[in-house]
Amino acid sequence: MKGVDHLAHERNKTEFDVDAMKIVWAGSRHAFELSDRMARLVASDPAFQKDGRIRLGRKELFKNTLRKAAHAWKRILELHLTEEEAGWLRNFVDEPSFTDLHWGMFVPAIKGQGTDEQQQKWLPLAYKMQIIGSYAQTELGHGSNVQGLETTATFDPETDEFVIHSPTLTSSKWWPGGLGKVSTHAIVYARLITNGQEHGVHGFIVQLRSLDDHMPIPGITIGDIGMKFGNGAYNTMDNGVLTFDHIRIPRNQMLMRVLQVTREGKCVKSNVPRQLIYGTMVFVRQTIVADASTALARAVCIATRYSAVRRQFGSQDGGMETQVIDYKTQQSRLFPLLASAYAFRFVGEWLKWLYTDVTQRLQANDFSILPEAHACTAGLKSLTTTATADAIEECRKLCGGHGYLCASGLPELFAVYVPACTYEGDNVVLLLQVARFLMKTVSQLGSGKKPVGTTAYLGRVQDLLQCCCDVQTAEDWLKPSVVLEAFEARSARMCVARAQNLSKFENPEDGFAELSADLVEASVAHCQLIVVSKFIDKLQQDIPGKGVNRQLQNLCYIYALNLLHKYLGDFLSTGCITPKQASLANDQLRSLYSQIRPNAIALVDAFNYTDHYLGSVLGRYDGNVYPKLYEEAWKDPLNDSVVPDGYHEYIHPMLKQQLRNARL
Ligand SMILES: CCCCC/C=C\C/C=C\C/C=C\CCCCC(=O)SCCNC(=O)CCNC(=O)[C@H](O)C(C)(C)COP(=O)(O)OP(=O)(O)OC[C@H]1O[C@@H](n2cnc3c(N)ncnc32)[C@H](O)[C@@H]1OP(=O)(O)O
Ligand SMILES: Cc1cc2nc3c(=O)[nH]c(=O)nc-3n(C[C@H](O)[C@H](O)[C@H](O)COP(=O)(O)OP(=O)(O)OC[C@H]3O[C@@H](n4cnc5c(N)ncnc54)[C@H](O)[C@@H]3O)c2cc1C
Repeated sequence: MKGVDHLAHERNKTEFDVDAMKIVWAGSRHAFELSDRMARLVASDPAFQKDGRIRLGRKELFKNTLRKAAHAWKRILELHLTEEEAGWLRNFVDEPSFTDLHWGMFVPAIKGQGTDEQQQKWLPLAYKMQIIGSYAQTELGHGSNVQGLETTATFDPETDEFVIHSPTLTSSKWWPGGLGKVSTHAIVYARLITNGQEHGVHGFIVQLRSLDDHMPIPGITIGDIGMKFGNGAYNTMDNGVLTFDHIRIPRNQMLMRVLQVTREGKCVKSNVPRQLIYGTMVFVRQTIVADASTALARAVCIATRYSAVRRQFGSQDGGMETQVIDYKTQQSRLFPLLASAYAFRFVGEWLKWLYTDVTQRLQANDFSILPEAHACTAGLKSLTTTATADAIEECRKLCGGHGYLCASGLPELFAVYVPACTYEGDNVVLLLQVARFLMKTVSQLGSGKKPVGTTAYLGRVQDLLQCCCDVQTAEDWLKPSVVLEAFEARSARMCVARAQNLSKFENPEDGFAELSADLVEASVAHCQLIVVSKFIDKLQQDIPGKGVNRQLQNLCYIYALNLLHKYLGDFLSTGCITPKQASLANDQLRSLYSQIRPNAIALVDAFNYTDHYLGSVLGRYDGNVYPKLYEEAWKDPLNDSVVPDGYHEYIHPMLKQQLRNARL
């Protein structure tokens, strides 16, 4: 690092091996080296600079994104980057674009739902970017309710084709990223109709634009849906609108891994469950959990470094004022977010493992853990994105007034991140899916079916309904078994109480609708338990590096005890702990904040973010905030001239008018 390090005194306090922690954060030495190399490659390339992005008009902004995406692709080819390296490179370019949907959804949809033949035909084209794909599921009238989609795909046996049609305004595809201006193809979700019969929603590969001149295929109307929240932010993406007027595609362009349509228009089911049509969503939800920790870590890195730089009050003798990070209120807001970043990292790692395991089992025709995979990806996507969106806003407040400046990087990060609470499944809708899974699990307990995986604790429900927390001192809250039992008991008791209330309704669906707000709370409790338990599992691993495990332990207990404090109502009302034990948990939490404090800067350094990626004056590695903030202000176009445009038209006449009035 060049220049003076204004945070050197902070870094000198570190009690653990930061380089070892960087590897823990990255997941492996291989992942660390690879991501580090790609981050530096992007940061050192002027073509990827991000300055001034928020000030560009939509057209310029979008063209700039196209330029960066094309440059990224050129570098990927020139450097012969692997798929993994290319993914990291795109990640550090840090600008949402059509490539996210192409690689993140179009390709996975073909891989997951296409037959071997379809994969052989389409994947090479997609890998070479000879076609660019998007994922067109959501419509103007329906997003959450996938079975309510209106676009139709009617089989015409005479020509061996499907006719894709938008029968109503509300059936217009609406939102798909990359669709508005770029994609040549899309996976279009439509109601399959053969021989006059409906067979539910399926995916179809549809060409949208000419590969020669990019004009829409006749019968297709396509465009961008307009500006979205925030400057810059997600406006680099061309979310699109699309309608079909009887567009014909060959029969073999229906993704047929789940259901085949024969030449005669007969539907033949494969042995794969129907839910696999939703498989791409499971895949992407899993990646969104990993991305949550990345976004949260960015915000926390900015807020932590700035909190160590910023000083307010406390100087009675003309000495230095207090660093705001030393205020207990600042710590109690910031350190749980730091702990959450690590917690989400580890649960994301585990979820990736679960997803890989499910994929392998599916290939061997074992579909038994699909419901669990669906519940975990849906629930954790919901939990982590809600927490991250809230945390970015909290980090902005933690940075005081300067956090509101775009130069802090936080407004754009918030604007880019917050739709994660909606896309890939509205977060409440997803928690309701978890609730269905939990209620089903509880209802099967009596039948002797043993719950497994993340619901295994419900198999011990009788014990958990009766257990008493035996915490007597604040230190007792540092025992993994104690923390786990409290979270398991809270979740089990909430699930059982909800199930008992549900059983009072004659019609379970009526009961589910009436109790849905309570059910969502049980889902949150269950998902928080998963995160806590995966963090505790992580601590059991042999983690090399001086002091690293100690820091992780502190973070784990901060994560868990802060939740206990925040959701005290649940823990007390279900009788899992007493008010006295809750108070001891709080004492322990304060002590943990003091232990984390000297390591806070090093713990965010371990994220290994370049200044380019952070894009924040407040979060600069060297802590040289004020001169750079001052410098940044003068770059604003308003400061191009000393007297602003409009002075002569509007300000001067007004001043003169007042002068005249004063004279009268
Ligand atoms: C910057 C870096 C980029 C990197 C790129 C990588 C990745 C991308 C990362 C970031 C994202 C970037 C861009 C954003 C892209 C956003 C894309 C989108 O938003 S695509 C659209 C997503 N849409 C949704 O998520 C819709 C939400 N709705 C649903 O998921 C479902 O329809 C439903 C609400 C879950 C259920 O509907 P319903 O009640 O009608 O139930 P059924 O459909 O009848 O299902 C019943 C049965 O099926 C089970 N089930 C449901 N979903 C799944 C699933 N996904 N997998 C497995 N099983 C599922 C459900 O549990 C029921 O089971 P059972 O009770 O046993 O009958
Ligand atoms: C930035 C962005 C990018 C996107 N990219 C894509 C893409 O590439 N491809 C694509 O196909 N789609 C995309 N989408 C669409 C996205 O997947 C949907 O917006 C999302 O699934 C939510 O659906 P909805 O808009 O229909 O919300 P709605 O379901 O209309 O939600 C509105 C409100 O109703 C509530 N609600 C809905 N159903 C229920 C229920 N059963 N019980 C209780 N409450 C309920 C919700 O909680 C919410 O508060 C994108 C969206 C955004 C914002």
